[in-house]
Amino acid sequence: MLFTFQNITYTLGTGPGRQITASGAVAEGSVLVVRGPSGAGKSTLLRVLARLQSCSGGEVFLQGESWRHLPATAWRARLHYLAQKPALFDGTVAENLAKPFETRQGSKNKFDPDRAKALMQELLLGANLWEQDSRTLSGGEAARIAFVRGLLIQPHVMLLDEPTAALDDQAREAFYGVLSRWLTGPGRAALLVSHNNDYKGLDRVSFLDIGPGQRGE
Ligand SMILES: Nc1ncnc2c1ncn2[C@@H]1O[C@H](COP(=O)(O)OP(=O)(O)OP(=O)(O)O)[C@@H](O)[C@H]1O
Repeated sequence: MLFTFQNITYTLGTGPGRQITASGAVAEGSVLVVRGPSGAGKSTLLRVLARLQSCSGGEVFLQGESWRHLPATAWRARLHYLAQKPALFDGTVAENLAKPFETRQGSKNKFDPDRAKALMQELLLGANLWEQDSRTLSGGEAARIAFVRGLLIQPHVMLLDEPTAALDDQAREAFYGVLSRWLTGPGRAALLVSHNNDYKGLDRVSFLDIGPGQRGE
């Protein structure tokens, strides 16, 4: 297995009885779809796995290496969390795409504008967006730009939180085309939260159901 998490225990909000324990695994080239009702803790699980949020127990392994052996920044260069609401900075699209390479997160590789533009084209984003102010992007454009930024970082695992929620059918198809091709590279896998069962075209999909009172396994 490329990526496994064992007995990850986390609490939702502040109320009692909102503790979740989840375990799962995803093989190279595969996608693990995390399912559960609204508020079940799907986004929180992805954020915990990306070490953006703490948990009270459990262990995570990427290519056999425990998360305990890596600082959070190094971990997050290998597991990229794509938020439900894409976090873009003030500045142009180009500046947003180049940003991770100014910090340690993306230091292992250099910003490749040609690759970025090619990915944008594959995702049906016009070249005119390159110099556009990111604050003026539509929800669907912003989601795809954030996806491009994640791909450029070259993580091993993509943690995708409703990545197609703001996309129309054509853009959705393009998104899954790019994701499928990305998954064929070595040492890659994805976890996906999606409400609209639109991942059916993906080849190797397994499921993890989570929610209060459910042991996610
Ligand atoms: N920072 C926070 N403070 C307080 N409560 C929180 C916080 N983050 C999440 N929660 C609560 O934890 C629960 C799970 O949230 P989460 O976003 O993980 O659910 P989800 O399964 O992804 O839901 P949805 O399908 O609606 O996106 C929700 O009830 C939410 O209100």
